[in-house]
Amino acid sequence: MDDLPRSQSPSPYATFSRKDWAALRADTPLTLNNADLKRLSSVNDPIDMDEVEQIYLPISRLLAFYVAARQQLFRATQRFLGHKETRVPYVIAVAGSVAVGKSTTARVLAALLARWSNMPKVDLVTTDGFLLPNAVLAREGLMGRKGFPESYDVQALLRFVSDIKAGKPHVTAPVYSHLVYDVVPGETTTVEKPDIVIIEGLNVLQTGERPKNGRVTPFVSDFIDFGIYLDADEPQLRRWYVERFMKLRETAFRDPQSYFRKYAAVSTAEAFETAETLWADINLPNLRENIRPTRPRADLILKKGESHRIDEVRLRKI
Ligand SMILES: Nc1ncnc2c1ncn2[C@@H]1O[C@H](COP(=O)(O)OP(=O)(O)O)[C@@H](O)[C@H]1O
Ligand SMILES: CC(C)(COP(=O)(O)O)[C@@H](O)C(=O)NCCC(=O)O
Repeated sequence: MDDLPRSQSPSPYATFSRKDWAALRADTPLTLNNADLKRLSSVNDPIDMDEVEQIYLPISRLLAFYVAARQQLFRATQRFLGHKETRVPYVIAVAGSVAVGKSTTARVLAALLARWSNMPKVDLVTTDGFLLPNAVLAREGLMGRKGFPESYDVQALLRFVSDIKAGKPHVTAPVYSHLVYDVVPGETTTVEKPDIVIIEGLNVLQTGERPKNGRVTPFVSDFIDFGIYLDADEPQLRRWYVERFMKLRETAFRDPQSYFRKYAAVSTAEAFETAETLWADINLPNLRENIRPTRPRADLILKKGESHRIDEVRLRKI
């Protein structure tokens, strides 16, 4: 049911097995070591050197071509308009379900791109900073809708990406804490003169409804140069979410500041049930209603198998 449609013809995507995709690495050098990988991977989202060499290095090579081509196109427009040559950051989006491993993918990509020979400045931002604070969500009855489109300050997120694309040198974003499960008051992160920005979150490829009054309103996805959708089947996602919740009980949830601290103390069965409920009541409906429908908008779809390994790659060709 949640599988990619295979009968659609002609498909806008070229599909690659892991082996065929791996061959497209060509001579791209490996610039990460095991210590880097350990630092870059998230809780319950293992990644090994094979994954970097066979999946991520071909992506890095592809992006090197795409970034150069986009810069050339931008320069052509500037020359045509008689404007002086400036550079605009290249924006990459990483979308996908809760617990699919977007953070690991985004961090590994950021590290690889930053080590290209021209040493681009790569910044990474997550969209959770644009969630409305819990006080607002609670007031509006939206605490059970965290991650749904209505739980974000979409206008602020839109301003953030459009400011980046407009070439503003310093652009700030609010910061979210998974530990306290809320936006951190007064804390911001700054994107400063980047060459490449990676924006990671559930909603980065979302559009929403165009207003019917004829006014043109842009969407976040209008500012994205390259969209990646990290995909996995629902049973896997559910398992990864619950496993991660149970692992966090042993670590982050023990912190007195943790929003979930009471689940470090309850029985395993009760914690398990809570994780299943959070998945079934919030994250699965959000995946079905708002996240997976954005998949056809991606330029690259990375499909994970049971062991978190990417088994199939689809690249938009038209
Ligand atoms: N309750 C939590 N406490 C601490 N860290 C968390 C919690 N939930 C998620 N995280 C971490 O937050 C990051 C984002 O998680 P998520 O939104 O599920 O996206 P993904 O798993 O696709 O990276 C991950 O690195 C994850 O390990
Ligand atoms: C914070 C999130 C909405 C993810 O936000 P994102 O960075 O993708 O914008 C998600 O991790 C989350 O906490 N969802 C709420 C339900 C739950 O507790 O799992």
